[in-house]
Amino acid sequence: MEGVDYLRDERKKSEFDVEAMKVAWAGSREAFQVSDRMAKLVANDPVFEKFSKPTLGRKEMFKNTLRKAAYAWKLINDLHLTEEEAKWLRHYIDEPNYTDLQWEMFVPALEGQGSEEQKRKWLPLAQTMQIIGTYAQTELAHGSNVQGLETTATFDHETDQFVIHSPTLTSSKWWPGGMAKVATHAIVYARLIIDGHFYGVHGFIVQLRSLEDHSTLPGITVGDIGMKFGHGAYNTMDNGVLRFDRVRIPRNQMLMRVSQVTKEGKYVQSDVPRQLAYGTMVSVRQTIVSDASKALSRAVCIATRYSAIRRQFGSHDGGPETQVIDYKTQQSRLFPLLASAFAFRFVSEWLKSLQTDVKQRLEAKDFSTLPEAHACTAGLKSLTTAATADGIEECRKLCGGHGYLISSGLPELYAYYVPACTYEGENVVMMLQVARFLVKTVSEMSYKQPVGTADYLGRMAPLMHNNCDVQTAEDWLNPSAIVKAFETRAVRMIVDCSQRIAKFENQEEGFAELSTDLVEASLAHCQLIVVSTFIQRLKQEIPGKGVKQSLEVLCYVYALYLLHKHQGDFLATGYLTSKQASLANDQLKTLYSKVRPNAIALVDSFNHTDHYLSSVLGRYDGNVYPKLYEAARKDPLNDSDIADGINQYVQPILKQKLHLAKL
Ligand SMILES: Cc1cc2nc3c(=O)[nH]c(=O)nc-3n(C[C@H](O)[C@H](O)[C@H](O)COP(=O)(O)OP(=O)(O)OC[C@H]3O[C@@H](n4cnc5c(N)ncnc54)[C@H](O)[C@@H]3O)c2cc1C
Repeated sequence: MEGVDYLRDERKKSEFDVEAMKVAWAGSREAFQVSDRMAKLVANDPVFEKFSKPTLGRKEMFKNTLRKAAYAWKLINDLHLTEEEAKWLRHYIDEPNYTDLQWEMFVPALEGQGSEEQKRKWLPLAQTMQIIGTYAQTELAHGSNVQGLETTATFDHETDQFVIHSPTLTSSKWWPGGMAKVATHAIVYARLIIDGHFYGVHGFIVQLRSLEDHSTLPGITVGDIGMKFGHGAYNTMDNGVLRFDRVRIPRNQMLMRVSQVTKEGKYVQSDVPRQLAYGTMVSVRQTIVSDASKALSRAVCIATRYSAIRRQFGSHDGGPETQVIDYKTQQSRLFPLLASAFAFRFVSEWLKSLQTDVKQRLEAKDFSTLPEAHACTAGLKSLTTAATADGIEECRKLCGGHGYLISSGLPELYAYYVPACTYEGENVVMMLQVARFLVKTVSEMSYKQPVGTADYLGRMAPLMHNNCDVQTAEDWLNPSAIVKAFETRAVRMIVDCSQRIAKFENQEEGFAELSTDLVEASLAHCQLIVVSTFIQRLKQEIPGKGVKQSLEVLCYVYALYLLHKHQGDFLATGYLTSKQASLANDQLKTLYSKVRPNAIALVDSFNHTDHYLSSVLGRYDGNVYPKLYEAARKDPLNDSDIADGINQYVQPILKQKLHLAKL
């Protein structure tokens, strides 16, 4: 039998309706149809071919990406694609490039921070790509600490302009995507100075390049920051360095939705400056969480299909060897990741409703839930990106040696994905922000009721004193037992930290001293959110034979895997006995055997095309070995029998005629 037959047999074992599961994964039939149509459009167009990328040099690779982006823009216009379709099209092209910044940072920043007048002027230009923008916040010396940025924007009364300047080497903008070679404009974050007074960091629209010949404008020095981790991965993007030498821009190019500078040089601050930025932040982080589920599902799809094809040991009478997916250790590493992909998918869908809620509240000037929404999205960004980055690497290991080949698709996926742990809020810094929110919520509880994802803190009294009543492994198959365990663990960890901080004379010192415990408490809180969201999703109608049942199994896998992994927390907080923790682990193993027959069908439900996976190991048809061989033969080193350099550097050694002068 070949891999092709193995996967065919596996698909016959499925106990649920795969087509219905595809819809459940996508969120709705319409969402499925849109993403499916765009995936096929990209996969069937030779311009979007990806397999040659690993052999291209940086310049060729960059040029090829520019070509793809131009071609995509033409398609979007010619086919009159909707915004949603265009988003999927760009996603499936699967190559970071300047348009990511245009649509995910530049346009949202204009929308979120621009005044009505500014939006009327700049948005049509950006939306039709008559200008191309980037988001220039990070500098050489400061990223996480935005208040530490050094670039200055000094108001000049006489000319009614701002003077944008990089006073030091360390103030150079460093990292913004698309900035080195493509962007014509940037939203530049700089310290606003009026008459020698500092008014905080604000965004300014600055033109970088001529719209006529693309040359950099006077006073602007811009370039690429150099190659990044991995070969292809993020190197299709021109992340840039940018310096300003007293560049002048009109006063009306400061983003003025929340605070303004008048012609007289008066700084007018709105009463809700910070909160408005939350709307954009929630939306950007929703996308990041959604992208985490996509990246993890991609890695899991490759590792699962290959695990069903790969056979090692176990043959005693000349029969077939054991599929590695049947090894319990393989299942215990792979299936929690499969479950996590679904968990992240559902939490990202739920974040969309949170986003709508935040938007409506902002419009109604109700800011009461914003700190909670902010903490929740920051925490979920951190949790999902960290788990996905680790999960991709685990999938590589699950594929053994072949997982290390570029043709497995995993090394490039990993190199491309891991910066998500750093950009848009460094993960540990994010968890510390969550911790700050949690500690504050606990301290205010005598007069303020916690809301949203923190509402369980309001039930602190029973949660602090209850004990788990699970007696058998089956008792763990109960959503309320699971939620109670996660709530209790989170409450007790947060309260413990809060009480210890309260003992410090200086609370800030206490917070710094306990920061590692606080990060763990935040993680417990965020895991509770993901587990509860998964459980809530299962309370909704999910059509299709066996679909809900399969998802229930995955939900329990996700929750009990976390419980097992963080057993120390659950035991230390005194809610569980070691016997109950061990029963949870027994149940987890039983659940793995329920996932096993459905594993291939579950990863098929992601509906990933072979183009998108770009993996020989994860091919839908399972024809792995012949295609691995074919991919290897295409390597440039195999172009000739005797490679360049052999006669010059190897033959002289063999012939004992090596001369230093000839090397
Ligand atoms: C691929 C990629 C693309 C990017 N694109 C853009 C872009 O388009 N525009 C843009 O402006 N920027 C961009 N960035 C920059 C990115 O936003 C920053 O790198 C990010 O915000 C992290 O900041 P930092 O580099 O200063 O990290 P640092 O904050 O210096 O982190 C270093 C270490 O210090 C720790 N640390 C920092 N502060 C604390 C604290 N208070 N307590 C405890 N530990 C702490 C962190 O946990 C981390 O371990 C990009 C970065 C990457 C990698």
